[in-house]
Amino acid sequence: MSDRPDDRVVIFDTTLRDGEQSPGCSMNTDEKLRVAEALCDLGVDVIEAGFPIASPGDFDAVSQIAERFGDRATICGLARCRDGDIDAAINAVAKGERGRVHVFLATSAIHREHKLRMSTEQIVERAVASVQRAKEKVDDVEFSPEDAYRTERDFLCEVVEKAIDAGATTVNIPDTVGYATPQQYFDVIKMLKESVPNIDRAIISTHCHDDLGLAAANTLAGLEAGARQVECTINGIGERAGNAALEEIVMALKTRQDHFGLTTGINTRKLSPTSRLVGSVTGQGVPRNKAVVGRNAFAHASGIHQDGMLKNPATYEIMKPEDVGFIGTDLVLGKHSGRAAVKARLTELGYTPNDETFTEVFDRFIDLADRKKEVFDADLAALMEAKLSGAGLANRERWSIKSLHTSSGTTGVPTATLELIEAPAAGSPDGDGEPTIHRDAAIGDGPIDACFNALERIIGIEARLEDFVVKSVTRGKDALGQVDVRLYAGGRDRHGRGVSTDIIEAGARAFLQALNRADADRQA
Ligand SMILES: CC(=O)SCCNC(=O)CCNC(=O)[C@H](O)C(C)(C)COP(=O)(O)OP(=O)(O)OC[C@H]1O[C@@H](n2cnc3c(N)ncnc32)[C@H](O)[C@@H]1OP(=O)(O)O
Ligand SMILES: CC(C)C(=O)C(=O)O
Repeated sequence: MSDRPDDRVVIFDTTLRDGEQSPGCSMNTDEKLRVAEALCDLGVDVIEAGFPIASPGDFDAVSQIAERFGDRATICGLARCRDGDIDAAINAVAKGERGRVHVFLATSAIHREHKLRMSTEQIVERAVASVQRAKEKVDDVEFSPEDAYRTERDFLCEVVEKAIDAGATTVNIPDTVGYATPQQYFDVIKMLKESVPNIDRAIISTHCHDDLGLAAANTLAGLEAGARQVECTINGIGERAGNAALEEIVMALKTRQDHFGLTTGINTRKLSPTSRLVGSVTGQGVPRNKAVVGRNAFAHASGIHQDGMLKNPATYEIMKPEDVGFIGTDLVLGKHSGRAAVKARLTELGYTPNDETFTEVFDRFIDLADRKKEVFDADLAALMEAKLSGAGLANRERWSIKSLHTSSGTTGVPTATLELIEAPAAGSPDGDGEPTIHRDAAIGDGPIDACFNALERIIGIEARLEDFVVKSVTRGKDALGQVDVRLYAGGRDRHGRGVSTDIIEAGARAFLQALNRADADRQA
C-alpha cells in the first residue's frame, strides 16, 4: 500500500484550517502563504490549508499554497459531504503535485439527530457517495467521522469500513470535543484496528481537541494503539481550547524514542521559529509557559535549579534548547537565584570578583532582586561597576548606609534622616572591634540635597558638588538608576557612583562613595 516504514508517523498540520477556526486567529492569503512555507521548512507531511467552500479567499489561499508548495508537502482541502464542497476542494488542491481531499461527516448520535437530522443509513450513504466523488478526481482521500469518539462503536466500525471501501486512504478518528481520556482513546483506535476488516488499507489518524487539556496525551495514546498520522497545529491553536500541539507531539516522540519507537520527518530546530511566526501572524503570541516553545521552557529562575543546571543541564532539562531552535538555556536572575548563578553570570560578563567583592555585590543583588522582577545583565554589571568604582579606597569603604529616609513634596521642607555604619579603621587598635552607628538628619533644597548635607555632617567633610548625572541602566518602571557625582572635597575632585531602583538612594550612595575617597585620604 505504501512504502512508509511502520515506525514513521505522518505529521498532518491543520494550523491553517482548524487552527484558523479559533477566535482571533484568521489569516489572510499572504499570511497563510508565509505559514505554509514555514511548515514546509519544518518538514510536515500534509498541510491542511483551508476549507475551500468557506469563502473565495479561502479557496484562493488553498489554491496558491497548492501551486507554490504542492511539491514539498501534500496540500489538503476540507469538505463537507456536499458536492459543492467536494468539487471546491478538488479544484483548490488541483495545482499541487500532491493534493488531498478531506471529507467529513459527523457520526455521533447527538450530531446525527440534532445537527444533521440524518439517520444512520443516510450517514453511511452520504459518506460513501462523498468519498467516491472525491476519489474520482483525487487519489489521496481522507475521511473523518466527526465526533467519532462519542459515536456508537458498531456504527463507527461500519462507517470506517465503508469509507475505506469507497476509496478513503486515511481514516481520521476525531475526538471533536476533547472528551476522551488517553486510555479510552487508545481503546477506540485499538478496537478499530482489530475489528474493521479492511483497516490495513488505510492509515488511521488522530485528531484530538484540548478541552480537558488531554489533546497531546490522547494523540500519543492513539499512536501507541497503532495510529500513524497525527493531526495537530502549531502552538496547539484551534477550535475552543485548541488542537494537539505539533511541537509537543514531535518532541515527545523524539525525547521518548525509547518508549514510542516512532519517528517523524520534522526538523525540530525549526519548531521555535515556526511557533513564533504563527504567534505573530495570528496576533496570539506564544504563552511563556507553553511546553517546548514558550520562553520559560528553557528558563530557570530558582537558585537550586540554576545550581543544578550549571553542574549538569540534564538535572533539570530533558531536551536541549538548541534542538527546538532556542539559542540556549536562560538562567533568569531574580529573587530566587543563588550565589552559583550570580557568580556564573558575572564570569560570563567578564568579571572575576574576589570573595569579598562577590559577597558585597551578591548582597546588593539580593536587595535589588527584592525590589525588581528580573535582574538583567546590565543591572548586574552596574552593581559590579559601582563596587569596582570604589576600588582604590584603602581596604573596605569606611562608611556605609544602614538606613535612609527622606521626605519631600510641593509643600514643607525636604528632609533626610540617615543612619551610617562606620567600620573600625583598618590597622587601628580597635580595628577588629564593633562598627559604630551614626545618626543625623538634615534639610536641603530637595531630598538629595538633604541627604548630601546629612552625609557631610556625619562624616565631617565638606564637599562642593560639581556634577550630578543620573541615567537608567535598563528599561521599564523598575529599572535600575545609576548616579555619577563629581565633587570637590579635601582639596581635589572625587568621583562616586551609586546604583539603585531608587534614584535618591543611588544619589546618596554615589555621594557617599566620593566622600569615602576623601575620608581615606584624610585617614592616610
Ligand atoms: C469540527 C470541525 O471543525 S468542522 C469544520 C468547521 N469549519 C467551518 O465551519 C468553516 C467555516 N464555515 C463556513 O464558512 C460556513 O459554515 C460554511 C460555508 C461551511 C457553510 O455555511 P452555510 O451554508 O451558511 O451553513 P451553516 O454554517 O449555517 O450551517 C452548516 C450546514 O452544514 C451542514 N453540515 C455540517 N456538517 C456537514 C457535513 N460534514 N456534511 C454535510 N453537511 C454538513 C449542517 O447540517 C448545516 O446544514 P443546514 O443549513 O441544512 O442545517
Ligand atoms: C473536521 C474534523 C476533522 C474536525 O476538525 C473535528 O472533528 O474536530
